Amino acid sequence: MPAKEVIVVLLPRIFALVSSAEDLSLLPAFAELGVRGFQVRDKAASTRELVALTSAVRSRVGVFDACVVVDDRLDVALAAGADGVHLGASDLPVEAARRIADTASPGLMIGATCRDRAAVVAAQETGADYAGFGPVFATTSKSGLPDPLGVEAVSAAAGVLPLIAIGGLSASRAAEVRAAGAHGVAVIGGLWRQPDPLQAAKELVEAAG
Ligand SMILES: Cc1ncc(COP(=O)(O)OP(=O)(O)O)c(N)n1
Ligand SMILES: Cc1ncsc1CCOP(=O)(O)O
Repeated sequence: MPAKEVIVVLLPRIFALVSSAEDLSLLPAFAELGVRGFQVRDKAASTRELVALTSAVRSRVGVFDACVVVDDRLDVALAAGADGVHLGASDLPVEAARRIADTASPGLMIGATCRDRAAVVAAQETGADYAGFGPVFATTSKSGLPDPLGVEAVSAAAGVLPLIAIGGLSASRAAEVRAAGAHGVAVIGGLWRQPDPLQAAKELVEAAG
């Protein structure tokens, strides 16, 4: 397993969340612009569809040395040769995922969803490499979330694990959370629902990259 410092160096500043509803042909251009993290997140996909989607994302961005993480599913991440898995409260516990990954794919990056500093400390203790921290701002991309945590919560949680801020992120907000101590940002609407996704990617890279 690589040392944690190695993970920090490899951890991208920007993760574009990708579902099969998005235009995958844009991915190489995003990567070329400097978006070097892609998270496959598709709640509607079957297991086989997720494996195929992950492989499709890898084949489009692999040449740019970009990092591909699968949301929720360690089995899919392993089957598709992804670089990591992102786990939330209803997914496989980080500790179990770390045990499995240490045998099946040493060095696999594991991200854990956290909403406060105590959760980040717990995630670190159980083997996570980074914390997906949010929702920092209001989002329409996922329902049932708690109220936005705010930038102050990012500052309060920083310094334990690298934080990837998520929820309502745009270029100007990316600069704000980076200044508050976040390592990077994860984005759906701030990229895919913009009139010009390539321009949005460029601005995100300038702000957070
Ligand atoms: C980087 C990052 N942070 C948080 C999340 C949210 O994960 P989770 O809590 O498992 O919720 P879903 O994304 O599965 O709806 C994330 N995906 N990425
Ligand atoms: C999956 C998830 N978890 C917290 S916010 C969020 C959605 C982020 O999407 P957007 O970037 O459009 O706010």
